[in-house]
This record gives sequence, C-alpha cells and structure tokens, in this order.
Amino acid sequence: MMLARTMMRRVAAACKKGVRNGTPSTTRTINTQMDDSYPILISPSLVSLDLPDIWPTNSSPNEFRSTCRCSNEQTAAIIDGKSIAGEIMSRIACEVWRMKESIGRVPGLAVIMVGQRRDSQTYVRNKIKACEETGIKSSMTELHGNCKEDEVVNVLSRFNADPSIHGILLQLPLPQHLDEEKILDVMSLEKDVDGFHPLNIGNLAMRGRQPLFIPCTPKGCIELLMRSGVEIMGKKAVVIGRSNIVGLPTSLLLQRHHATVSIVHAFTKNPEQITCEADIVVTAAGVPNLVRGNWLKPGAVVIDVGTNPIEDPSCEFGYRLTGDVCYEEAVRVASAVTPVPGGVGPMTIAMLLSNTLDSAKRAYDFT
Ligand SMILES: NC(=O)C1=CN([C@@H]2O[C@H](COP(=O)(O)OP(=O)(O)OC[C@H]3O[C@@H](n4cnc5c(N)ncnc54)[C@H](OP(=O)(O)O)[C@@H]3O)[C@@H](O)[C@H]2O)C=CC1
Ligand SMILES: Nc1nc(=O)c2c([nH]1)NC[C@@H]1CN(c3ccc(C(=O)N[C@@H](CCC(=O)O)C(=O)O)cc3)C=[N+]21
Repeated sequence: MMLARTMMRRVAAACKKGVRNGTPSTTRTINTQMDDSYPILISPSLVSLDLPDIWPTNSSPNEFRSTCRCSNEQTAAIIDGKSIAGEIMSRIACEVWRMKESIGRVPGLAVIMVGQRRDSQTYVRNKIKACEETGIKSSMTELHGNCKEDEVVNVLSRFNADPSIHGILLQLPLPQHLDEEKILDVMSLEKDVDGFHPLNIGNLAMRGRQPLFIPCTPKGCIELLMRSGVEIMGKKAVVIGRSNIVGLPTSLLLQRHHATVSIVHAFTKNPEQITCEADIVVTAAGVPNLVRGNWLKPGAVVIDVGTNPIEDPSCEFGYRLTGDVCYEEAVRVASAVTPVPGGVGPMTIAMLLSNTLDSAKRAYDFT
C-alpha cells in the first residue's frame, strides 16, 4: 500500500512536469528530475484495431534473425514482459492521475471470484495490486464455490448498474455447476474489459468492425511483438491452442495485423511440421514443454502464454511455473522468446488496466 502511494505520488509529479512543459505525446522519455532512479517512460500507444496498411515497427524485422546462429549457445533475445508491462503501467498511472485532476473521477474495476482455486487467487491478487499501483479503484467480490447461478448474476447486475465501475472481470474458470455462457451473457458489453462477450469477439473477427475491448492476453502478445520490433504483416504465424480466452482471439488479432495464421490444437496431426514453418509462434496449450527446439524454425519469435505449475519441492510453495515451450532448447533456435514467468503474464494484467482506463474515458467522454 505504502509502495503504491509512493509510486502514485511520483507519477503525479512526473505527469505534472510533463504537462507543465507541454511535453508532446510522442516524447518517449520523461525524466522526472526529482528522482533519476524513476524515469517515467511514455510508450507508443497500445494495440488498436485502427490498423494502418503498413504497420510501423521500431526496428528492422530481421533484427532478431541477424543474431541467430544454430549452435548450442543461446542466440535468442529474451522479451522482458515484466519490464514492458511496468512501462505501460506507468503510463496508465499518469492517465489516471490526469483524469482525477481534470474531472475528479478515477476508473473502477470490479473483480468477481467464485470458489477458492489457488491459481485464481494469485492472479486476482496480482490484478488488485496492479490497480492500487496505478490509482484505479478496485472492488472485489468473493463467492462461495457452491453458490447458485443467481447469486453470481445478482453481483454482476449490481456492478453493471454501478456508474463508478467501468470494467468487470469474472475470473474463469467457474465451478462446473455454473453455466459460464449464461452468466457471461449478463455482463454489460460496455464493461466487458476481458473482451469475452460474443459481440466483442464477433466484432474482432469481422473485417471493418471494432470491438469495444480486445481480450487482454492476445492484446498483450501483440503488444510484446510490436514493442520488440517484430513485423507481423505478411509473416507466417502459428497459434497453438484455440480457447475462447487465448488461442482463438489471438489468431483473430494476428490476422487483423495481416499475418497468415495457422491454428494447431489437440487434434492436429504432425503439429511440429506446421509449427516449424512459422516466423511467429504463440503457444497457449497448457502443456509443459510441448514445443521442443526442433519444432521451431531458426530465427522464429516465440511467445509462450502457457503458465503451468510443476511440482518442485525446492521452491517456496512446492511448485514452479513453466511455459508450453522447452525454454532451454528454444533459446538456441529462436531469435526471441518470452520467459515464464515474466513474459505474457504481466502483460495480461497491464492490458486489463488499459482496457479499464479506456472504458472509463469512454464513459466520461474524457480524452
Ligand atoms: N499468461 C497469461 O496471461 C495467461 C496464461 N494462460 C495459460 O495458457 C494456457 C492455455 O490456457 P487456456 O487457453 O485457458 O486453456 P484451455 O485448456 O482452455 O485450451 C487449451 C487449448 O490448447 C489445445 N491443446 C491442448 N493440448 C494440446 C496439444 N498437446 N497439442 C496442441 N494443442 C493442444 C486445446 O485443443 P482442443 O481445443 O482441441 O482441446 C485447446 O484449444 C494455460 O497454461 C494457462 O494457464 C491462460 C490465460 C492467460
Ligand atoms: N476472466 C479471466 N480473465 C483472465 O485474464 C484470466 C482468467 N479469467 N482466468 C485465468 C487466466 C490466467 N491469467 C493470468 C494472468 C496473469 C498471470 C501472471 O501474472 N503470471 C505471472 C506469474 C504469476 C505467479 O507468480 O503465479 C508471470 O507469468 O510472470 C498469469 C495468468 C489470466 N486469466
């Protein structure tokens, strides 16, 4: 809490200075002067669907490839999702502060958790902490694991009607006895910051249409690619997994960025043959070490969404997290790889806050 307040104060000071100096939004770095150890980075605007024909990248698309040698050494750049997410969060904190100063309002996120899954508790805790760090108001409702569908619907309806709430997150998966589809249908489209509502997914899939929100994990993956200078347009991409929350929307989003996309799932024959043709591989299967080094084309860029707990008595909680990619092999073949933890996970949270901020701006007509 103390840390969050200190961060907010520093952000406020940095934002004030930026505003005083009339710093243009294209400026990449604002040095706070007051504390050199805490530069506030103003990053390029986040993934939007207003796609230019030629997508601008920060560096040459072959930047990573040129560093690739096929040997036993590590050749891949490590894409640091934690630090990129930190930059984005600083920018969000600045915007939240600006909103508070100008109209006296802040964005509000409601989180609903049903049951007591340990992984869900960790993710939810991280989300609430991230809200605190950026000045976003959060409201948490925990329901018993065997509660009735009506109870979840009532909580959702209450948040739908609350004008101080701009985003609602229903932590998934729900316990088996609850009808996820039926419950998600109740969520107000304008507050669906996860982007899971069928209308949001439908609009993402259809050319020329704009969803109100892009799902957080897919948006985080594209953001990582773009900020690492990886060109997407015209590239061959393979997405492993086709779930409603990760695989499917990621393949749709890559397509909107003009990649040629193949989807690999549990029934795909010879998945390694398809995967090893890809310039960009996004894995979201939930299978540890599924993707081996020989599944990858030399120089490919690998985004590992998988977050799988592996028993490990030497770790603090008796387990450690691993991705879907055999990391030690991938770093010898790929040109860039995301680590787990510290890759896509923190970006998912940053994108959730970004969607919540966008939603509040829309609600208050604040630009
Ligand atoms: N870092 C982050 O922010 C997030 C991480 N995750 C992680 O991502 C992973 C996937 O999550 P989620 O999409 O919810 O999982 P789901 O279980 O809903 O979906 C898994 C998908 O992977 C496919 N699949 C399973 N096994 C294989 C296999 N052997 N070969 C090819 N495809 C396979 C399934 O295919 P089929 O459809 O045929 O069954 C399915 O489409 C998990 O590890 C999860 O923890 C999830 C969300 C966010
Ligand atoms: N409605 C809904 N929306 C979601 O976005 C959603 C969900 N339900 N259910 C579960 C999945 C999973 N997910 C993650 C979020 C953050 C990390 C994350 O921050 N991971 C850290 C590690 C966290 C740890 O230490 O356990 C990292 O990779 O560095 C991981 C996974 C969101 N999901």
